[in-house]
This record gives sequence, C-alpha cells and structure tokens, in this order.
Amino acid sequence: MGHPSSDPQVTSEAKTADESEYDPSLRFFDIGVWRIILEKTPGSSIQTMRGIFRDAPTIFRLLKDFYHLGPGLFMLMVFSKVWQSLEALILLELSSRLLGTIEHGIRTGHPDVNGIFRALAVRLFCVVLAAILKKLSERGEMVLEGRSELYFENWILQHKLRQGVTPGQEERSGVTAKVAWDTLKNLFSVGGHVLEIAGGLSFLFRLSTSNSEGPIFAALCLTKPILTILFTPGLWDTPHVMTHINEDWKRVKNLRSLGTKSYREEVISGDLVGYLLTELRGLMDKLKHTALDYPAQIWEAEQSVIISIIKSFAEDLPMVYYATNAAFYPGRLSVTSIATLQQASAGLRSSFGYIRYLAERFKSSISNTKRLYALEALKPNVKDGELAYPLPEQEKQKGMSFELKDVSFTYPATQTKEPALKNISCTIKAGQLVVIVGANGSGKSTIIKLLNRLFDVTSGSILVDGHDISSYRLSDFRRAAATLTQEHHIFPISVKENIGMGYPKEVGNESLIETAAKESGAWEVIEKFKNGLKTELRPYNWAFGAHVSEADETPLAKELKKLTKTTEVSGGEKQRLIAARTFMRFESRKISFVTVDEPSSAMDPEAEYALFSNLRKRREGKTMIFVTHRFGHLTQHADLILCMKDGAIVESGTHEDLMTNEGEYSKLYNIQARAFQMPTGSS
Ligand SMILES: Nc1ncnc2c1ncn2[C@@H]1O[C@H](COP(=O)(O)OP(=O)(O)OP(=O)(O)O)[C@@H](O)[C@H]1O
Repeated sequence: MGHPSSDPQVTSEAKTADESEYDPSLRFFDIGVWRIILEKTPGSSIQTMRGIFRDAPTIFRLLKDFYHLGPGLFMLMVFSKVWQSLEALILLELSSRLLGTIEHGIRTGHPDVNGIFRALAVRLFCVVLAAILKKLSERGEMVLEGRSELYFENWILQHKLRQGVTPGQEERSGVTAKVAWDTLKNLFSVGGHVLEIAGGLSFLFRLSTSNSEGPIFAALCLTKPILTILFTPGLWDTPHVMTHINEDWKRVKNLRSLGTKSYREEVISGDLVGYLLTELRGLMDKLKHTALDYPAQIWEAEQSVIISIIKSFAEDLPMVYYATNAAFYPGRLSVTSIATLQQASAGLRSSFGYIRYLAERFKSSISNTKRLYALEALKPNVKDGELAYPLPEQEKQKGMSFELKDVSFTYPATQTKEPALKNISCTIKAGQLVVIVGANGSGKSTIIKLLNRLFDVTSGSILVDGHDISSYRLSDFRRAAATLTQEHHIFPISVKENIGMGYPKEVGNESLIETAAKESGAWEVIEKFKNGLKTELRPYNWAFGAHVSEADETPLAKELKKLTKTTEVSGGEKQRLIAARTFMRFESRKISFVTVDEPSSAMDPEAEYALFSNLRKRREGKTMIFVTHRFGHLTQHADLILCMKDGAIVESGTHEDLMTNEGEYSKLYNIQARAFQMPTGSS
C-alpha cells in the first residue's frame, strides 16, 4: 500500500495545494475520513534489521526487569512459550509415528500391538504434560503481570513527578505499565512463532529427505506466505501518521462529545438537545457514503478481487498437488505422509501469516517501551541547587526576602506571542504581607509560580535572601513554603488524610487536623458527613454490574447503586477543605513563605473574610503573598501592594500611597467600593 496516486479520492489539484504543508521528504494520501502521511522513501529491510539491533538494549533491559520481578515465574513463562511453540510439531511427530505403525499393520495384516501402545502412551504423556504446563504458566503469568503493573506504574509515577509541573511528551501520549507487559508478551509471541516456523521448516525438510515429493511440497507450502508478503497492504508495517481530514466527521466527534458529563448540564438547561440531534442527523446524511473504518481496512476492502482469488488459491496448492499425485501415482505417497504433510503445511502457513502481524505489533510495542524507559532521562523542568535552606543566618530571620531583577517569563510550549511577565523588578522584605492585584491575565499567578519554583525565569533573576532562587535545594525550599491556590484539589483519599498531608509527619494527629479544619472553616463541613474525617470524596470507586442495571429494583441493583454512591460538596465547601491542608502545613513550624492565590472564589463573603483573617493571624515568621480580586479587607493590612497590568508591575506601595497616586490600583479599588456605596434603586 502507500500509493497515493492510485487512490481514487485524491485529486491531483488537492495534492499540490496541500503538499507544501509537509516536509519535502513526506507524501500523503487521503482515504475515507483519513489523511495518511508517510515517508516518500520507506525504510529498506536493511534499515529494519538495523532497527532490530538498535532495539536490542531495550529488549535486554526489559527481560532483565521482568526476570528480577520473579526469576522463577519468568523462567516458567520462557519454558512454557518454548514448549507451546514446539508442542504442535512434537505431537505431529508422535501422531505420524502412531499412524505409520497403524498403517503398516493394516497393510501387512500384522499389527504391532506393542509399538502402537507405546506410541499412544508417549503421546498421551505429552498431552497431559502440556496441559499441566499450560495451567501452571497461566497462573504464573497472572502473578507476573500483576507485579509488572505495580512495579512499572510506580516507576512511571516517580519519574513523571520528578519532572515537575509541565507534562512531558510521554505523559501526553499516555505511557503506562501495560506497555512493558504487552512488549514482553509480544516478544514471546514473535520468538515463539520464529521457533515454530524454524521447527516446521526443519520438519518438512526432514520429510523431504525421506520422501522425494518433500521439496516440491515444501515449496508449495511457502507460496501463500510469499504472496501475502508481496500483496498485503503495507500500511500495517509502514511508519505513518494518520489524521482526520474530513471536517464533517470532526464535527460529528465534537458534537457527540457534548453529550458527555462535562457539557451535559449546559446542553440540557440551554435546550440544545434538539439542535444537537438535528445537526448530527444532517452530518449523518452527508457522511453516508464515506468509509469511517481504519485506513488499512479500507485499503484492503478496496483491493482487487483477482489478488484475493490468487491468494486463496495459493492456500490450496499443496492439497491440489498431493490429491493429483494420489490420483496418478497412488503408490508414491502413503496416507500417513499425506496427513502429516497436510497438517505440517497448514501449521506453517498459519505461522507465516501471523508472524508479519506479530512483528509489527512487536515493533510498535518496543517503541512504546523505549518511550517508557526514556522517562528516566527526563530532566526536571526547574534546576535543582545545592544550597541548604535555611542557612544558619536564615534560621533567625523571620520569613524569606525576595528580589526580582528584570524578570521575564514565557510559558514553555505556549501558543501566545506575548511573554506572561515582562521585565519585572521589585523587592519583598522578609516577613512582609504582600498583596498582588490586577486584571485577568496580568501575570499575578505567574509570579506566584515562579516564586514557588514551579518554573524557572526565562530571563532576569530572583534572589531569595541574597542568593539566586535556583541555587537552593528544591526539596529544602519546598519544605519551607506553603501554597494555597484555586488550582488545588481534594485528593481522592479520606478527608483526614487530605488535611493531614499538609504535615505528613502528623498525618494521624486528629487534634491538629481538627484545629486546622476549624481555622479554614472546614470543620462545619466535616461535621455534616456521616463518616466525619473518614469520609472519602471522589475516591477510586469501581463497581460494575454484569447483567444488572441500576434502573432495576432488584437487591443486586440496589447494591450496585450503593457501591457507586459518592459524597458531594459545594465549591465553597471544597475550598474550605483544601485550605485546611495549608493550616495543617503551618504546624510543621518550618514555613517561612506562604502564597495564597485566589483560593476562595467560591466561598461566601463571611467564609472568605474568616479564611483571610486566620491566614493573616499566622503571618508571624513568614513572608505572605496574597493574590486576590476582592482585596478590600486585605490591602489595608498589606506592607506592600503590587499592582499588575499586561505582565508588568505598574504600581507598588501601601494602600495609602497608591490611593494618593490615583492610578490603576485606586481605579480598581474604587470600582469595588462603589458597588457597595450605590444608593438603593440606582443601577
Ligand atoms: N500554563 C500556561 N501556559 C501558557 N500560558 C499561560 C499559562 N498560564 C497562564 N498563561 C498566560 O500567562 C498570562 C498571565 O497569566 P496569569 O495566570 O499569571 O494571570 P493572572 O493575573 O493570575 O490572571 P487571573 O486574574 O485571571 O487569574 C496570561 O496571558 C495567560 O494566558
């Protein structure tokens, strides 16, 4: 496959128009709703062989990892695969001996009773042994697969978290532990089939030396596999990129997604169901003659019927040959050798047919495994330093001091042209309470992220107590910082652990947890839960009813409903629970820097006021930075207000200074104040 010009759906006009979009070494063709992009000169077999050698270290490492997960289980799996590959041939050999002895007995009229029973006993022994081995290896495989899932998932998590907050390519493309297991299975399948083919060929070769018809017969057996290699659509084994090009199909996908949980409420309350269904019906009409299947499938379906007939005929060639032989030269082939050759050739044909597919599957799984192991090489997105925190002189200091010098920052992999921060310079003294205000998108949260070392600056520098922020050990720095933002979540574990994890050493200390929950306003929420602190919000909860529908009223259906029930909280309640973790963090007594970024957007004014007041009460020994749009009650306590606009600090000072300035800050402040001063009835 891979002949774009022969595809009826590609017009030459469309091709020239679009080809400039791609690298000159690439070509493309459209099929069904797809566009397939591939290299103009596909890799040669030599390149493929080189690829296999290149993959050798990954294969070796994978085998080593699995061996260490369970040496006994691994060896059992290897032995079982070798046996499985040769089992059919061994049994065939035994059957052929048995049939030969029987046939000889029939011809001569003197059956070799001992010989027949000996052959039968050996065959039965092998069958029983094979069944025992199969059961043992199935159980062993299950255990090894479980261990692989546990080991590789932990390994992946560790390396992804080490990388930092920017998800890497691997995360986006979803590398999971299953990749390793699949590769091992595929490797064993390919190895097993190679062994099977080698065994099958040597079997035929041996028969051919004892039988003059053998070589011709062996050659006929190979006709079908050779034709398959020559005429099978090559898309399966050609590196290619696929994308949907059909706008109608893309729209179907987009519109269908509106039925999912995230959009459902808006679609129903906005009375959009009718619109949605009408649109989808229209699209169905437009697409009714378009193939939606996987491209290789479409290609195969479009293949010439002659090729299919030739391929099917090739399959029957060995049978035609020995049937003709039997008709014209009845003495040449014995019934036993016909049956044996027939079975051996059928086995060989199916192994040949399958090996290509297996090799492809293996190639793709080994490339996934390479991506998995590549996680190890991922560098953290922020630089780790060597300086300990706190240094002896910092022990006595109350809070961290910051100096931002000409800081600019652009988010990695962003599509926007403008940097998020532009040439920012300012000084924050140790122990100060700072409030950052400004319009949406002005860069407030970005500053908080840089100060928390979630990203490194693009240019300029940030000094913490006189040393560059990147020179500190990340783990030390993080231990001294507490953050609370609108992006924080409730973890899918108990409420107690959710709060306790603020200070992992005291994760089981219920009295500290209760105090923290009271300070954040979460205690009254927890008191409402039937299971109190033990309540789990959105835990991992999997229950499935086979042939049981939740709509039924049966005891099983009720049980299923009970199992899938979750505890729900409101947005504001959720924020109170999350904030409790920060108060718990204060208990470590090591916190010298606190950032609070809009954690109360869903809280009622009273809860928000209480949260900010309680946070302020804990400011002793800490530098605290708040980001908030509703800043009225905070800025009056602030030692420093930074007012931002379009990624720059446009004003800084105290509330009084900035009100006197009558600039951006006083404008924002007055808008908020005016809302409360409006006389009744005015709009
Ligand atoms: N993860 C990100 N990747 C790319 N760009 C981002 C990212 N986060 C923010 N930005 C961009 O950086 C700029 C500053 O965003 P930032 O979140 O700092 O603004 P903000 O002042 O906190 O806004 P808001 O008041 O709406 O929370 C915006 O233009 C935003 O689109």
